[in-house]
Amino acid sequence: MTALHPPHAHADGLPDTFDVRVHPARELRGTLRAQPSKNYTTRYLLAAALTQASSNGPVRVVGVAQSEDAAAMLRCLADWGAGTELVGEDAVIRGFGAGPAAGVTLNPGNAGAVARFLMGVAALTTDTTFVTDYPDSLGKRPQGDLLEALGRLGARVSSDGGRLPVQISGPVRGGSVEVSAEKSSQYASALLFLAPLLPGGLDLRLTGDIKSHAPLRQTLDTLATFAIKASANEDLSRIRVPGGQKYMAERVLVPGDYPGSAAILAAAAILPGEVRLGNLRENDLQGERDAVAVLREMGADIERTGDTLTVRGGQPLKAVTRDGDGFTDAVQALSAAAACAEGETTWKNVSTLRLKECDRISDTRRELEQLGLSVSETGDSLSITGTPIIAGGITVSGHGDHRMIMLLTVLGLRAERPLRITGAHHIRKSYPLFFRHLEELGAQFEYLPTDTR
Ligand SMILES: O=C(O)C1=C[C@@H](OP(=O)(O)O)[C@@H](O)[C@H](O)C1
Ligand SMILES: C=C(OP(=O)(O)O)C(=O)O
Repeated sequence: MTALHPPHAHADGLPDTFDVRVHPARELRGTLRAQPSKNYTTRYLLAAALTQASSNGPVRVVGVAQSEDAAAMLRCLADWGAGTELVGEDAVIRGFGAGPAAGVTLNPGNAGAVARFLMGVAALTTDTTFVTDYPDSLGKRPQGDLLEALGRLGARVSSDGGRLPVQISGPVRGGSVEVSAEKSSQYASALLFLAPLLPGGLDLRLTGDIKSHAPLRQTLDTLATFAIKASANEDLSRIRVPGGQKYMAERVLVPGDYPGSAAILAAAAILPGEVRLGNLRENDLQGERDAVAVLREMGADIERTGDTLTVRGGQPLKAVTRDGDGFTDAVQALSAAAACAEGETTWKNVSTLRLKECDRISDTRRELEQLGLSVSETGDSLSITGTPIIAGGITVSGHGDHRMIMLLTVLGLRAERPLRITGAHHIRKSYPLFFRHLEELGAQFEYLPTDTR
């Protein structure tokens, strides 16, 4: 069984597509448990499938995310021949090891990390084709740097000008290879998942101005959890993985998700009340953990007790200037706090945000300007001047981007009048229970038929 839910039923109990009308909230109050991490779910599921079940036995991935991206990874792994059984909140994976099936067409949905990690592993196969039913989002994101590296390693690769659809065939022996890490760290992560299963391993050099170090460290952490040896220098510009290794693990536990939680923390910070958010371990490699430090620097009252954060909201916030590359998936959420802070906040070094589900610099500027904010952008930065009053009472576009939907929802809670966000069902890419979690804290939403204008 691969579907996370029966056909046509969603865990949030909402229709397939919907807009959301966000009602202003006076306060947020209550206790939540952070959902399972997106980045660790995709990694652990893949590493479990790369574990040979006939010698290791199945791998139990405890507490997997219930999102569309998690479902996409499970579906693709099953299509490649893995056993993927869901038992309660766990996934039990009978892996194919170094032998995913040949001649398979994979559809990773709109999941960049899933698509790219699997493109690396596809060098173990003959004739894997990647397609997407999101031609306007994942279909536009660049894959060329990864495909070039695979080609240099000897894989046969074809694509639509470095974009999906993509075909990949191995075999590949391994050796030394360069890959650019300037647009995305996911290309290097993809090669790292492949490396231990190659006879010659990989001596990987990351070129360009390396971005998103944090998810790369999550990949190295995952390899270590599955008993794979690898060595990396301090700045991750060179990573060596010996070949002929075996992925091995019995049971791995998915930690809580910082990127999605950053939106809850931002909402809790800008509204009065008290919100407790559990399941967020302190020592975690997710870079979006920095959202806590950034919100504190802005003036938010956040206290940590073990894995639980308590936000006492409604404190006046002030602007900050920060390099956002370390917490790329929390920049949208933190932009909600910036929109309510005194002064001009700047997120520097965030050029990769232009290459996500939408252009998270220009599209964010446009939506925030619609809300009456003063916003400016450069090639690699976004600046937002906060305002004490957000009028609301309009319709804004979610741009098919879960993180944009989170940002706009948080601002809607602070607005004077209701805010309608189009295509709000895209929240399911990473955080299907986002609206339900906020409802538990007292927020009110109306779910409306999608306005396709
Ligand atoms: O490796 C991963 O799981 C991810 C890496 C990041 O992308 P980039 O490396 O493209 O910045 C991040 O934005 C994405 O949500 C998940
Ligand atoms: C950009 C994201 O994901 P991906 O690159 O995996 O599509 C994200 O989760 O914000």
